[in-house]
Amino acid sequence: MRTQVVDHPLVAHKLTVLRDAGTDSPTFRRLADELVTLLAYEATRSVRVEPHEIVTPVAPTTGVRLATPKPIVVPILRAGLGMLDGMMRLLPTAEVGFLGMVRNEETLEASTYAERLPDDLSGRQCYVLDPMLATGGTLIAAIEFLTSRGADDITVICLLAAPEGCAKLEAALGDHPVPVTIVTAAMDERLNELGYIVPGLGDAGDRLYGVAG
Ligand SMILES: O=P(O)(O)OC[C@H]1O[C@H](OP(=O)(O)OP(=O)(O)O)[C@H](O)[C@@H]1O
Ligand SMILES: O=c1cc[nH]c(=O)[nH]1
Ligand SMILES: [Mg+2]
Repeated sequence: MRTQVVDHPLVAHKLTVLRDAGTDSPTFRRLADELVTLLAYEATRSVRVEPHEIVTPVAPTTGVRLATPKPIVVPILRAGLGMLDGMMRLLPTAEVGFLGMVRNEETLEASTYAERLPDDLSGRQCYVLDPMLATGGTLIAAIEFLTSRGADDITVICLLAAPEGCAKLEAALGDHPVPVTIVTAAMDERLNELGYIVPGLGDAGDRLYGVAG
């Protein structure tokens, strides 16, 4: 597993406003969207391309275009949905699949309540969107699900990650056959006793969409 913390003053600035408890939902949604586009620029460095011949007004030349099969973007509902538009701005021709997952706030166990993805992901590069990598349980389950469908390259884009969750993910993946890369705007200090990231930003889903029942 490879972990990349994107070190950029604009990312740090936007993340600071996002973390602020005084930031309202409309501003939070806009900043999450902007941050994802910045992170996606780094996360797509290894997106597969193929040669493509064109003719400019001056001369023929060979450039590149996204290879087929096209990458698939997988937001993890609910909070990952707040990252989808920002990602699609950079990869407008990607396909989108959905995974609905929720963490039990007492046991911290993740479970899947919805899934809408192609049956066969063989040869597909997958970009998973989830703002928070806390205990890592949600992403371990998501990565296992995508791998079981044949995905052969997985990049996760997060806004915040906790060291405990990264270590658990690394141990769970072990000698996992599929390369996994985590791209995050920050690696925070730790988890608190409730499994929340510290200093974190609180509950990302609630801050995007309101308090869930
Ligand atoms: O690393 P973990 O400990 O598994 O926690 C991270 C998960 O928790 C949050 O989702 P939540 O269960 O709150 O669902 P929501 O997006 O619907 O709010 C967050 O969006 C991640 O998916
Ligand atoms: O800090 C956290 C941890 C899990 N999920 C969140 O939304 N925030
Ligand atoms: Mg939530």
